Amino acid sequence: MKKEIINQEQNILDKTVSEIDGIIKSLGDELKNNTTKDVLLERTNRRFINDYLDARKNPYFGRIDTYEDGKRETFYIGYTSVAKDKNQDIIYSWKSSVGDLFAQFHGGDGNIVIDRGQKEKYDFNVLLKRSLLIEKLKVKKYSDTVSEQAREELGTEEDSVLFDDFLMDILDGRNNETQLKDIVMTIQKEQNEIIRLSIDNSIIVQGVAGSGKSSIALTRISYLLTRYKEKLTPADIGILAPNEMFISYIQSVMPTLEIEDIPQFTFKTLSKSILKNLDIDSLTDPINSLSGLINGDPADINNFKSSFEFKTKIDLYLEEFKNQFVHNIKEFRYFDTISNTEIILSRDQIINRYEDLSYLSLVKRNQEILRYIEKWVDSLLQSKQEELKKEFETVTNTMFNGIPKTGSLRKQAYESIEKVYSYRQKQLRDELNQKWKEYKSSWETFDVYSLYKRILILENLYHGKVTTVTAFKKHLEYDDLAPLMYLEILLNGESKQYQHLVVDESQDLSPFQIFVLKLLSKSMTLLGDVTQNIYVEKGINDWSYLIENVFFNDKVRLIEINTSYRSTNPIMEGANLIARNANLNAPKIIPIGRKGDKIAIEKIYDPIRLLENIIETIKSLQKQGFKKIAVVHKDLRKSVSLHERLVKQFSSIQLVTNSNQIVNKDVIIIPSFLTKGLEFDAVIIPNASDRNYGENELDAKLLFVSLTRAQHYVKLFYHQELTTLLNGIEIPKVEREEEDYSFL
Ligand SMILES: Nc1ncnc2c1ncn2[C@@H]1O[C@H](COP(=O)(O)OP(=O)(O)OP(=O)(O)O)[C@@H](O)[C@H]1O
Repeated sequence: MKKEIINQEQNILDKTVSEIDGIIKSLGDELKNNTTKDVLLERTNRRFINDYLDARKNPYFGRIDTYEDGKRETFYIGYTSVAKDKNQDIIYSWKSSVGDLFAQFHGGDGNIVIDRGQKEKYDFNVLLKRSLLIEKLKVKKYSDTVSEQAREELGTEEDSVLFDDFLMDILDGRNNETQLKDIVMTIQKEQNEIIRLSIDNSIIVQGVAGSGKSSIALTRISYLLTRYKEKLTPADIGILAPNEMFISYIQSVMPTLEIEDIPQFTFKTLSKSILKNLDIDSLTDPINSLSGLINGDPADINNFKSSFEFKTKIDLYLEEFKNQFVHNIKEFRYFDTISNTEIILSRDQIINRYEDLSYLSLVKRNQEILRYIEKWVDSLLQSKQEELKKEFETVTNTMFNGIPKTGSLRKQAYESIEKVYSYRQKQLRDELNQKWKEYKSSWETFDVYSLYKRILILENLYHGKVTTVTAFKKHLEYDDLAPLMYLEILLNGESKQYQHLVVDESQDLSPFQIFVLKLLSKSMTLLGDVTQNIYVEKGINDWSYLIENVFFNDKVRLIEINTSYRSTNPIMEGANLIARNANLNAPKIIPIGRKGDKIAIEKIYDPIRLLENIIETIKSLQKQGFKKIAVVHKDLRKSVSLHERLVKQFSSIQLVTNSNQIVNKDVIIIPSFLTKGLEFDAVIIPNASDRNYGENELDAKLLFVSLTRAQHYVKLFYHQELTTLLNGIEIPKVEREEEDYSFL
């Protein structure tokens, strides 16, 4: 049966490939015959030809069979849709509604409703879903899932071939050229559900290390762009990553998912679009402050500024400033020397108008109320000028009654009165203008930086001596970005710049930062893992806090994934052990079940031997086919010092010292905190001693992150005593070469 099906599928594949060839040829012919040089045709056909040439290499990875009105229909699903005559699909994209169907069917009665919103709702009766592994246009493997109806009525059988074998083959690969891979073909049920959720609500994905969060993040963007193509452009979505190195890491998979035009930011670079007058590039990255802390340098880190409590404080201060502002509103008063009366725009009138403008942002409201007063002053000036004019006309009319029309007396008198009139006009204008100027300059303005400075001083968080705003701005730090962005949004009004933001490694952001992101975007996908929050005091240790305080329990869904695909069973068992020994509030990782070597552990007696051992381990791993190898030390200082010594003997090793660096070598030395989100074939930890990794949360998380970066192999060395975080791990007995003391 198995062979028969593979043969059948091979025949269909061969036919499909020649059909694609035919389509490409006719598109090419159309181009040749395009004598009128129709630009649209030129562009469309070229794009189709490129897409189809690409699709031809591996046209599809599955099929789905449905049964409707006694008729069986088969749809093939691939990365790209391929259409005959430009609109008749012969292969459907994984992002289409048929792609949704393929993703959603996991057996059962086969009745599936695909509801993509916007009236796109379909009922299907599925018989069969077949996953296909095609390599170099040869069908290699398949796996079937059939509905109950198919099994009973049509006698279609489920084949016992496990498609998981294919997933395992991919995960076992040791020499991946690309960094992150796309997972469209081997996507798992729980991952798929997240990718295809509607854009309307926000979601939080708590996924253990290696559960595919980054892969899901990118695949979801690709899916959303297609599903909502009528209302979304790439610029409407943004992806937020922890640092530039991580951005370049995810970029490798972007072209295959067709999402390379999606704006990519770190929190710092995103803040540039809001805080336009601040030199953001000069702010120290948070990872560097953390690096100092890990190095053991005394760090002046103020966690309060990142906290949600600070956001609440800002709200209170702003309310107070607003009340003060209203309290300080003064009437506009002008003494009219013509009528010898005082003309007043009363405080109540101004406040009433101010209340009417409450729908505006603070800055706009401020501008608007000033404009209202200015208009009032203008019309006062006009009416007074009118009065003067009338007075002048009356005077001249009554005065010149009976005085001869010709003659110098009349002329002289007229000129004198006119002079007086002009003088009074000017006097009126100048006086009112002067009054207005004084009034306006006494009017309070809302400037983000001045207000923020006031808040910091009131909160005793500012100890600088500077007085000017320019000087104050130079003292700002990374942790000031979220409060400043928040203030800016409060003052100038909320504007949802994005339809959707996808935030990877979101556990490293503070609740305040996430709140600000929420103000900028209609909905969000936050992906993270609380166990990997190395900003222990600031980041997210508990999603429920975020759900209650930032999302107010509204329009947000928490989804957990505990299966990990990256590492072998022994590596994940080691990671679980660390979390348990450190009493971390961590979900237990369920490894996908890949076999592998136990974590190798070796005691170091002689530091010089350690260098040789590391080099030997690297060389032996390379011989075994491992490509990307990372020597992950705990802190930066030790990494630099280890690199200085190692590079003398092993020149092709790159030291990674900061998160903006381009990694271009396969073997690197990198401090633990910079490995967040990355993945290597093998990881070597030079000293997992109890001195380096104590039983505290930060050390436990750093060791946890370091270990879980490895796909296949981990080797730990330690000096003196192994960290108690690994208590309970099996330590292979290594026969130590007896040192030769015979000559003594
Ligand atoms: N369905 C899948 N099919 C094939 N490979 C997968 C699948 N899901 C995840 N992987 C692989 O597992 C590894 C881990 O994925 P990814 O880096 O996206 O996980 P993560 O949850 O972001 O990890 P971390 O939080 O530890 O950084 C990657 O090599 C990815 O290609």
